[in-house]
Amino acid sequence: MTTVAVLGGGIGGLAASYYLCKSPQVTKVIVLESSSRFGGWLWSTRRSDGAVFEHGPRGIRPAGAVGHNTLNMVDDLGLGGDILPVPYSHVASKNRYVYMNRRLHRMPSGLSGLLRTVPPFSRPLLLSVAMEMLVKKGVEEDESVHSFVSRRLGKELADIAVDSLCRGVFAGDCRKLSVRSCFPVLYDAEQRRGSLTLGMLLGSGPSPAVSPGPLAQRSVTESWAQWSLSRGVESLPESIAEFLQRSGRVELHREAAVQQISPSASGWTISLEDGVVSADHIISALPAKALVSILPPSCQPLIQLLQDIATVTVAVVNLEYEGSILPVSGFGHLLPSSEDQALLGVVYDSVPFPQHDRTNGRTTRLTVMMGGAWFHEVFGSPDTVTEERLLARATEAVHCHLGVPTAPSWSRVSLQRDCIPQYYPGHFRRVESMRSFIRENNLSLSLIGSSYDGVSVNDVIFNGRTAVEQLLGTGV
Ligand SMILES: Cc1cc2nc3c(=O)[nH]c(=O)nc-3n(C[C@H](O)[C@H](O)[C@H](O)COP(=O)(O)OP(=O)(O)OC[C@H]3O[C@@H](n4cnc5c(N)ncnc54)[C@H](O)[C@@H]3O)c2cc1C
Ligand SMILES: C=Cc1c2[nH]c(c1C)Cc1[nH]c(c(CCC(=O)O)c1C)Cc1[nH]c(c(C)c1CCC(=O)O)Cc1[nH]c(c(C)c1C=C)C2
Repeated sequence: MTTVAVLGGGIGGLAASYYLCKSPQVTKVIVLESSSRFGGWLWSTRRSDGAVFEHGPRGIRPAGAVGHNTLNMVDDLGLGGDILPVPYSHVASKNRYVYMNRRLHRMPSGLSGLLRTVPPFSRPLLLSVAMEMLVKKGVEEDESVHSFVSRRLGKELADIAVDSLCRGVFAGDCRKLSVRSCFPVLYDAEQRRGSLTLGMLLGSGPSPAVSPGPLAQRSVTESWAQWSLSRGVESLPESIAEFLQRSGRVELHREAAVQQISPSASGWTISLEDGVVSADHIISALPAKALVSILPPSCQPLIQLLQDIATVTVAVVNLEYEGSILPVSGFGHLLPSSEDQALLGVVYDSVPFPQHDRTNGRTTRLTVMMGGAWFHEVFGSPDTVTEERLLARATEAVHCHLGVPTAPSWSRVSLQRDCIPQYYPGHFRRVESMRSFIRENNLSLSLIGSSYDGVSVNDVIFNGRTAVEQLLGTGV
């Protein structure tokens, strides 16, 4: 293997390049990123007074093989000293709210939360959990998250808890999202154990083996629920880019939009605005839609499958208020779609990460997230909606949900277009068919990034690693 071109410099493309760099089999890596910065959705604003605001992900989960894998990389990059851990015992881990019927409800947790009737639910959750073990295994090879949870745990849990959860992870509609692709652990628990409850108690299946390094071990000993970095999560792609630069084997190109790729005798020819690049193999870390527009006509069947992967747009509104303004403490609150389609949720950023607050004078940082699967219905086209309208809607929500009458002292509206892929039922089959097409046509192409096998930062990094291992036929 000589030259590998990595298309897209988001966290997926950078992670794949990092793993390629670890192998002596690869002589050259070329990273092509269309925008003027690396990191994609990992995007932090750092103000000169010490405040940090996230416009994409803000907390990363340390648990499981994929969580350990990311922490091993963080350690290797020398970022361990910058980590901001949030343990399970922290109020931000214990308290998550749902805003429903015009008030905040703390989501039940622990045994007492399961035993009692906790509004907005009309019966103890333990009843639903116990009855779940008696429900027969489904026969469909995939179904919507809402249909799966209604069938196993009842409609109320699906309408409130799962509807909100899907908005708080995928900004999506649980009636349209695939249970098999969005929540594989739930799907596997039913398949292997016949029940979610038994799956949780007995384990739902094998998970990939990743040996935890010192930082991952620390996350276990100290029971971390999530973590960030002292200068914001964008420090992670920045550190990877620095590592790649230092390696001497990686060419990093910004403002290098790939316009077309065509198979050649020895691999691929990649056309940019101002020239061409040759590579033996391509790792595409582009969103599915972007890959569609650069593939040659000979890849029509692949193009058709990629076109079926929809995305949603999210308006992310960062707000800073003077003083301590929150009536409750916790991670934040979500709204089920029945309460308000436009408003997905509000993150109370100052609670898990007070280190990102301005250094002098008490402030409260919040992030309001809006739109998602309902964006067009509520706000119309992202091309015409104004920042003023989005800001007004966000501050009105803070007033109405949290009783904050004052205006924010600082705000920033980011319209994150097509930022979260939506895995609809049958997504796993479509991805399987894409990879079969690539294999059968001997295309030297790997597909990674959030469009295919998981949207979390951990999933995207881990899948970058897996693609490199498959390409090189060895562990990295
Ligand atoms: C608002 C928001 C909140 C989130 N919160 C969390 C969270 O709390 N925890 C979590 O784990 N995950 C979270 N995520 C998800 C996670 O951030 C993303 O799934 C992940 O960053 C996607 O990475 P990627 O590399 O696959 O894609 P991207 O970040 O989209 O990277 C793709 C790159 O390709 C480039 N590109 C596009 N077209 C071309 C072209 N023709 N040529 C060259 N380059 C091109 C783009 O500019 C981009 O840099 C969140 C996402 C969003 C949007
Ligand atoms: C209100 C909208 C959103 C909030 N976060 C996201 C959206 C669309 C995006 C997002 N959040 C998480 C992930 C990664 C999932 C993973 O597998 O790690 C993504 C893409 C993390 C997350 N956020 C919430 C949950 C339950 C999770 C899963 C992991 C975990 O349990 O920590 C809930 C949640 N998200 C938001 C709020 C306000 C909220 C709950 C109060 C914002």
